[in-house]
Amino acid sequence: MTEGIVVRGKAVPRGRFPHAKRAGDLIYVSGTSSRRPDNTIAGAEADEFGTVALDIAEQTRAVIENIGDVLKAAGADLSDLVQITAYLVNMNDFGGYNRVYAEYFDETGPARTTVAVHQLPHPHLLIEIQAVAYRPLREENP
Ligand SMILES: N/C(=C\C=C\C(=O)O)C(=O)O
Repeated sequence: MTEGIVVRGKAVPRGRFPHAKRAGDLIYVSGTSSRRPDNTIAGAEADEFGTVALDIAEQTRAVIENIGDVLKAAGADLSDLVQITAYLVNMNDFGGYNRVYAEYFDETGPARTTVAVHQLPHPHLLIEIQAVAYRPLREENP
């Protein structure tokens, strides 16, 4: 059985896809950014001149929290993650990303791959993460 999960109260997907898709005991979370429900971006602040400051730590934290919210709506949480792919637009941000990542996960956490990409769907985005969680529909030995 598969089920698309669109989470009310989260940033609306920028296309015809769900926030997540459950396929049996696995939950596939679509690429997620730090975009807020009002379409502003956590970790992208403009000053009075319109100069934008981008913050990889704040964006990484917001991305992970957004994924946590999506998983919660799917009946799971961050501890259920088994795989993460992180897309950075600049590998110079690896250190800042990695430090915040370590606040949430350690070697018992999901397998991870991090790559740099040319662009993300908004020029203020520094990071997007796609993830897979394992949360059995039925607990074993109920
Ligand atoms: N996952 C995709 C975009 C996500 C953008 C965002 O969360 O701001 C996609 O286009 O595949």
